Amino acid sequence: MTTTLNDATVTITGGTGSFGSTMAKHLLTQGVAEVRIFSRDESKQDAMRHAVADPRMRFYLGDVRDAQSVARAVRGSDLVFHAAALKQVPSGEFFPMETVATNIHGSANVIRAAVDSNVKSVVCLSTDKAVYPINAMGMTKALMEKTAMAMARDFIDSDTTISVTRYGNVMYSRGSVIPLFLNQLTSGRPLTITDPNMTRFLMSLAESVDLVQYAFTEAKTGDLFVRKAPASTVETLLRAVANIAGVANPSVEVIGVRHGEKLYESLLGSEEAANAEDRGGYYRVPLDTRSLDYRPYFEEGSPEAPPAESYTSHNTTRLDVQEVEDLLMTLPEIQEFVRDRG
Ligand SMILES: O=c1ccn([C@@H]2O[C@H](COP(=O)(O)OP(=O)(O)O[C@H]3O[C@H](CO)[C@@H](O)[C@H](O)[C@H]3O)[C@@H](O)[C@H]2O)c(=O)[nH]1
Repeated sequence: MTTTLNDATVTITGGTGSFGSTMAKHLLTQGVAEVRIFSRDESKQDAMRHAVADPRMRFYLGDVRDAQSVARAVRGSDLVFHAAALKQVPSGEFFPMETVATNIHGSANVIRAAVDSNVKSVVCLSTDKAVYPINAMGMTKALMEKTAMAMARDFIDSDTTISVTRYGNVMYSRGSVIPLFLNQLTSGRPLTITDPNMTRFLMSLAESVDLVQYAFTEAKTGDLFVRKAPASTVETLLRAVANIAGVANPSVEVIGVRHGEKLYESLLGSEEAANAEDRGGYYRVPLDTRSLDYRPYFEEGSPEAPPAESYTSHNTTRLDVQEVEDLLMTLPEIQEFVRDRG
């Protein structure tokens, strides 16, 4: 088995999604032997088959909830990137057990299949919404992380490195606020803003691919990786998008904070921040390797550093309107929008 991408067979769960398809295209440029797309929807697979059209692509139908279907795709893989998830916040509130089944049990199936097949590395994708979670999506992602850590401890001597990456909102992802603002601007409707002071990390899809690549290259089992990122207020983001669309004074309607929404997001909680290793562009939080002996938890106190300040979209580098505009202009979708506008 190989740990490099060269000649590797890589399985991506949730492979037809935005992360999966960007990662798949990236892998094909890196000399991989095979990219396996594991997902539920055959029509999305068919569309991807035509769009990517590379003989190294393999499509596996299945559901992470079904351990056998996962095992079939994972068998013979060198690397597994686990991106399959239920990630919509509102649907998770109405159907929490569905998020439990996919995000927790499904993730356990993926990790177990990777260990059973002696995969070299399995990277599980998580989200800032898993830190101090307030909605079912975030809570189940937090438990996916705990499951990954527990399995890393259980299989510490196995061939498989288990790691987790967390990232924030992906700019211009389907259904997110940037395409919504652009749509409102081009159709002459007012821009709906929840809370002008709300902040979000600003990350691109390319950066999420980069983070996963960093994780599989660098991880020791049980590691959690975060990519440092700047943030802006929603108001700053709105001004930047309006400027790009050439609307100097857009009409704005304040709609208030939506259900399950936070004023800011955290990429590292305070205990994690205290234990994090600063790697320049990234933070690495190593596995807590205390064993099943409960005494160190209850009787001996914590050997770790005292809690530090969380790493949040409120205290990270804050971008101003011009800086957000510059950042947005690096996105292919925004470049296309500007080109089309002439
Ligand atoms: O009309 C709107 C919609 C959103 N926002 C704000 O814009 C920011 C980003 O919103 P959005 O792009 O919708 O992202 P999130 O709400 O943070 O999360 C979305 O993106 C996540 C990751 O893809 C999904 O899991 C969630 O279901 C989905 O709500 C937030 O501060 C919102 O309050 C507005 O100001 N006006």
